[in-house]
Amino acid sequence: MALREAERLKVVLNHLDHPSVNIHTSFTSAENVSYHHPVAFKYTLDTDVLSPEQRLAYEENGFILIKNLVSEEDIDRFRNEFERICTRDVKIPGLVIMRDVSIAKSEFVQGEKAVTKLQDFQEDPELFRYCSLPQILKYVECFTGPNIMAMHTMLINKPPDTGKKTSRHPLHQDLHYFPFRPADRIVCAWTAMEKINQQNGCLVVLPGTHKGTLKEHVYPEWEGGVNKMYHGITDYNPNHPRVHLEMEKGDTVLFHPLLIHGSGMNHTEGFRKAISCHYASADCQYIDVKGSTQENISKEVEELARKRLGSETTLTFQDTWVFRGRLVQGDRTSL
Ligand SMILES: CCCCCCCCCC(=O)SCCNC(=O)CCNC(=O)[C@H](O)C(C)(C)COP(=O)(O)OP(=O)(O)OC[C@H]1O[C@@H](n2cnc3c(N)ncnc32)[C@H](O)[C@@H]1OP(=O)(O)O
Ligand SMILES: Nc1ncnc2c1ncn2[C@@H]1O[C@H](COP(=O)(O)OP(=O)(O)OP(=O)(O)O)[C@@H](O)[C@H]1O
Ligand SMILES: O=C(O)CCC(=O)C(=O)O
Ligand SMILES: [Fe+2]
Ligand SMILES: [Mg+2]
Repeated sequence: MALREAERLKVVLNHLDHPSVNIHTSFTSAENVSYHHPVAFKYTLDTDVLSPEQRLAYEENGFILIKNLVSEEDIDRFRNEFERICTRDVKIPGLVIMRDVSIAKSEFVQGEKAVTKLQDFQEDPELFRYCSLPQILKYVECFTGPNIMAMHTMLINKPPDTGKKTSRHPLHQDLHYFPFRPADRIVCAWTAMEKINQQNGCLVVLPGTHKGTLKEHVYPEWEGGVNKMYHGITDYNPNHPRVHLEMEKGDTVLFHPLLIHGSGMNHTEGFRKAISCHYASADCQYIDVKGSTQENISKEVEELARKRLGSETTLTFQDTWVFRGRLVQGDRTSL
């Protein structure tokens, strides 16, 4: 999609107006871009929300980090609700409470300390507020367009590593889990609920890998065990630059579903918390994953559905997403 001449000029002029705009974690600065050729934007849409620098950075790197996007007050409310769920004060339909594989069989670990991840909190009004925050949707629209579905929700509570390295999340692409396209109209918002650094297992990204294709994902061969459905990519370039995304409470990263990322071990005593939502354009279409690299995850999800709902269930991988998805802006046109 080539930018029209006027748009291109706007980009250049905007840049000249703000030559010293400093974007955190930008690997492509506007200075490196030649304006003598039309700039083709593939991963972002025309809105007035992203600065030219932010837009170019997402195009080049597959992610942008927005400082201080979610208020301390909101994060504290999400944290309180998380505690209520862990102590079983509230029961939310559809919500999955996942324990770390290395403590899953322990009878001694209770409450919040046993929980590594909440998944599918779309029926919890308090946590789901995160997905509807206007300041997040404003950015999300730059990638999805105006019809926005919240497809997948998580609150990650990365536990102190037990010594088995199971607190790691292997390098992966989130698109592996999604039977809908186009990928460029999907985006993840991931917000730090506290200071997150390499010590407590921050996100690690391989900038630019969103330009590649979906890779094969399998369980990594890790001695200490791997959490359920934590598939990883084996075939990535080990020399590709890795960026550790250190973030403050409230900082939010928006990233493309093909961006290769993971998170390291939590070396601290605290439970490192983040909240996230994967959004997609409601205009996306479901695809058949049969015969593709996604067949393994689709079978695993369908098997889990049968375990939960009974062996006669005919729920497909796609169906599970139809049930999870919630409209947060515009019209539910397709998904
Ligand atoms: C559709 C996926 C959507 C993801 C899309 C976005 C990208 C996100 C990338 C990811 O996060 S991928 C990881 C997503 N993970 C999941 O969706 C897993 C969801 N978790 C579950 O379904 C349950 O927590 C689980 C089946 C693992 C445990 O269920 P239960 O609550 O029934 O636990 P229970 O204590 O009864 O244990 C049942 C068995 O599971 C084992 N188990 C428990 N927690 C485990 C764990 N974390 N990993 C592996 N196995 C686990 C447990 O040891 C036991 O084994 P045995 O049958 O041998 O006794
Ligand atoms: N040996 C490994 N094989 C495959 N993936 C790994 C391996 N070690 C780390 N990773 C993955 O690489 C990413 C970055 O990990 P990172 O180096 O930040 O942490 P770590 O290796 O777990 O711990 P440390 O903080 O000690 O380096 C994570 O997604 C992690 O799961
Ligand atoms: O470690 C995290 O917080 C993020 C893990 C992740 O990438 C995911 O669940 O898809
Ligand atoms: Fe992920
Ligand atoms: Mg390491």
